[in-house]
Amino acid sequence: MTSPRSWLVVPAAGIGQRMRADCPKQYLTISDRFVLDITLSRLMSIMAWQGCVVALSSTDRWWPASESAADGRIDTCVGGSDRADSVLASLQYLSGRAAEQDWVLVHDVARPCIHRDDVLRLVSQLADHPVGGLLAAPVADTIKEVTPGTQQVAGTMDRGRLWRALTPQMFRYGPLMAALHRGVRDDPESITDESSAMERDGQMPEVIAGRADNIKITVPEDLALAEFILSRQASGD
Ligand SMILES: Nc1ccn([C@@H]2O[C@H](COP(=O)(O)OP(=O)(O)OP(=O)(O)O)[C@@H](O)[C@H]2O)c(=O)n1
Ligand SMILES: C[C@](O)(CO)[C@H](O)COP(=O)(O)O
Repeated sequence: MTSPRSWLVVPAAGIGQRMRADCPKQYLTISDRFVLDITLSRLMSIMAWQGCVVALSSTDRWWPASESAADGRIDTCVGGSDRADSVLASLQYLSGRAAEQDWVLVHDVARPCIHRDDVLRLVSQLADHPVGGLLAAPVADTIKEVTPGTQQVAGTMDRGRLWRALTPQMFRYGPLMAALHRGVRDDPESITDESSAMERDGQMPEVIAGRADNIKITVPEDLALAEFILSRQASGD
């Protein structure tokens, strides 16, 4: 079966505020490689993408020194002030090249532990899906609702209904661009991933169970955790 036309979008224009590092977290290093290069090299080795766009900050001064800058298959564009803006800018960059019904997979550059098996399963299980979907992991902890502005528990959520959204998230080019455009315009606070834009448009994306070690490097302790996960994966985990 020939794989459907699929484009790769990697939002990498964040500043990594929660990481409290002296550079954006995608340019922190693990085993002397930028997190960005670990993520991109993994993704580029999984399948033959129609194309790959990486959204960079307009103030990014690290990209030229990356391994990925030398990969002719990878294009870059200027991202926006929020993640959704950066993804939308990437889709707009593909205008004229991507067809309405082409698949687009969007993956956070801050998730370097992405496993090829998860991406291949996402693509194969959603290849004929009418909407698309996302990698996600069932919640393993009990989730408490807390009264805003306090430390008081307001209730316990039914975790049987809760999944942690991961990436890649996979939707068709035309519908995703339209949904993101409307979401960013009308309700930007609520659009924290591609699925939320599609849901806001009345669609019902599918969750595909993914590995719990597909972590997003967000706070300082995540870097060592990612290094450990990558080393375990390298020895066959
Ligand atoms: N304006 C933005 C903000 C985020 N991202 C990307 O979206 C992904 C997930 O975002 P997050 O983990 O929040 O990254 P940052 O925004 O950099 O982190 P922080 O919120 O701590 O500043 C990251 O790969 C980040 O580079 C982006 O492309 N453009
Ligand atoms: C897209 C995402 O990684 C799914 O969990 C998450 O929504 C990104 O959130 P962030 O605040 O932009 O890191």
